[in-house]
Amino acid sequence: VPAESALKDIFAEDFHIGAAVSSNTIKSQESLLTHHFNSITAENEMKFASVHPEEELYTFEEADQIVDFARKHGMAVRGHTLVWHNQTTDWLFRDEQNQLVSKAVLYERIRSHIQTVVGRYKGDIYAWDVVNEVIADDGDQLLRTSSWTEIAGDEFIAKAFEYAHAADPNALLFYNDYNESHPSKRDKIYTLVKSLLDRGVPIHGIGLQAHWNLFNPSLDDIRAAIEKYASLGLQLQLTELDVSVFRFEDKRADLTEPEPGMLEQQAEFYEAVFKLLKEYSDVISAVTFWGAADDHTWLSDFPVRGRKNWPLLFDERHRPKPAYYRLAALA
Ligand SMILES: Oc1ccccc1CN[C@@H]1C=C[C@@H](O)[C@H](O)[C@H]1O
Repeated sequence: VPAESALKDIFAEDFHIGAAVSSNTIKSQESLLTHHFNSITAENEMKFASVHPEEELYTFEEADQIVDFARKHGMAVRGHTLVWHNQTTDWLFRDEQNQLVSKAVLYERIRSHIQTVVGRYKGDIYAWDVVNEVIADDGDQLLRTSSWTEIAGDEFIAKAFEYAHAADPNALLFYNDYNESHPSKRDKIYTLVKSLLDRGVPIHGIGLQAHWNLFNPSLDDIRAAIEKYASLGLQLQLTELDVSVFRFEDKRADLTEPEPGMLEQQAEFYEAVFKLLKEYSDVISAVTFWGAADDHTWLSDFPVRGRKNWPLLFDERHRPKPAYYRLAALA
């Protein structure tokens, strides 16, 4: 069992501390996960394409393994994610002639999906990322164009929350997105969530994915985003926190290990971020990292396939990195 103070204890008075896991990492990272974290999220195993590959076929084995692991260790589980434009099967949007289906058919299909998936884990999963990443990154349009908007305009968003609430009235329902601290996208997310609230849609929280890097966002932008979202009276969670050592535009792929200065910069940034998050612990209910340690991170394949990254608090051998020790000192 790791010797260093548990993150979940360091922040016990502030917020839950979570990690994204896979059916592999609940084995390969078991002691790190059970020691430091009191919440987990399935990185991929609960996405539409993972659990519902064909209209008549659900495949829950790996999602069940993750929920069973959490139950065994008394950890909370966040469900990720029900409505998204990525990692979603084409059959959902198409008929036998491969034409886009009607709004009514799409709604019946997604209602059935949500009823089945949310219903299966009722009592085990306390919070769901009901809708992920519908806000457009660029331009004046509010929503990104997808099969969802092609078929159902913006109406599918409220429907998803209503279906999830019907499936589990006790679950906390989140809208989740990335680049959430960019002022322009922040204001769009605010506009969407406020419109849902004003129409009485059952939504309880906003998920800030927090896929950040050594260079951005600024602490001022993070603070402004927290303040803006908190003004809606909803709870906030950081849902996919990691700190890439590269700027998003930096495609360099020559490093086999982080440069020393990178780990020091990363420690500085993580320390400043968690000092800020503690200031807002009254509205932030959980902080989930998108992985537990650098031996498994989606950033080693995005945005540059096969380019290693070191974004988390523990290294590839699960040893604490400088950033961990800065957070431990905040206790
Ligand atoms: O940071 C981004 C930049 C562009 C597109 C998507 C994202 C983040 N997208 C996230 C990342 C990894 C996936 O496993 C998550 O399900 C997804 O929510």
